[in-house]
Amino acid sequence: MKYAICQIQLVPGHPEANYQLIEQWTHTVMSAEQKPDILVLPEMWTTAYTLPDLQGLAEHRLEITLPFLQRLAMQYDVHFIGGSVANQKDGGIYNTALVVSRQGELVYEYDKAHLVPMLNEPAYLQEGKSLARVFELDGIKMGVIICYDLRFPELARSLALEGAQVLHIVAEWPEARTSHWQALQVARAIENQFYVVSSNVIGSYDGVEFAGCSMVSDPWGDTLAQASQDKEETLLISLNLQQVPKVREDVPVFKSRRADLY
Ligand SMILES: NC(=O)CCC(=O)C(=O)O
Repeated sequence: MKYAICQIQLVPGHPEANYQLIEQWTHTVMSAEQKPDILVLPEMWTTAYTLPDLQGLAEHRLEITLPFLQRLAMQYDVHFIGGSVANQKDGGIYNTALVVSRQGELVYEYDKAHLVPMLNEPAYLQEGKSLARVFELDGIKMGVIICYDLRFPELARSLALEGAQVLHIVAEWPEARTSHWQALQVARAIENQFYVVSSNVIGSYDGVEFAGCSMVSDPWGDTLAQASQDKEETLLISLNLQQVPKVREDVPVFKSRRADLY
């Protein structure tokens, strides 16, 4: 399973510019000799973190981003963990992650369940009403959660119990809490014994500096790749999914769980 993970500086409030950036990035990574199977984009990548302006900027029911990613997925024969976008529906704006297969199918969508008080998200966004669920790409079970969701181990654990072998985190995580960003990903990888793959942004908006440091942690909790704090970068990495059952055999946490107690 070959990945390309996008760490980018977005243009706040200009979806057209960001669609161009992602199209160019996709073209570049898919022109390499070793073509990735899966591309991973960050959180709210069409608008960036322009919360007060989302009323005018958010698309309706993924009407722009979904066909955009479907076109690129089919053109380049690649799956997208398509980050998340500001998505108007049911009278509110949701932060919605989407997954599009290389056949151009919308495989999964998920509304961010936990809104960030420190960034005033609850004033502008609606919280998702459903638990994150697993989906499959090329027969592999996976999950995706959005940024602040990383702080809630219940979410990652329920995906692991559903059989996820890879957890994706799409993010705009601030630099002020970089140590949490790194430690929590390693913790989620160790406790669930699966891969954790993240895409974060760089740059700043409205006084908030973003952390970069997009990462890949393996089921043992080792960091296989990490981008810098302040540069646009693409992490290219192959995941060896045999590691998941191996680590679960070596340290049989799932067999030792006391589901009768909790
Ligand atoms: N975009 C986010 O969800 C940021 C999360 C954050 O700032 C934190 O958990 O700390």
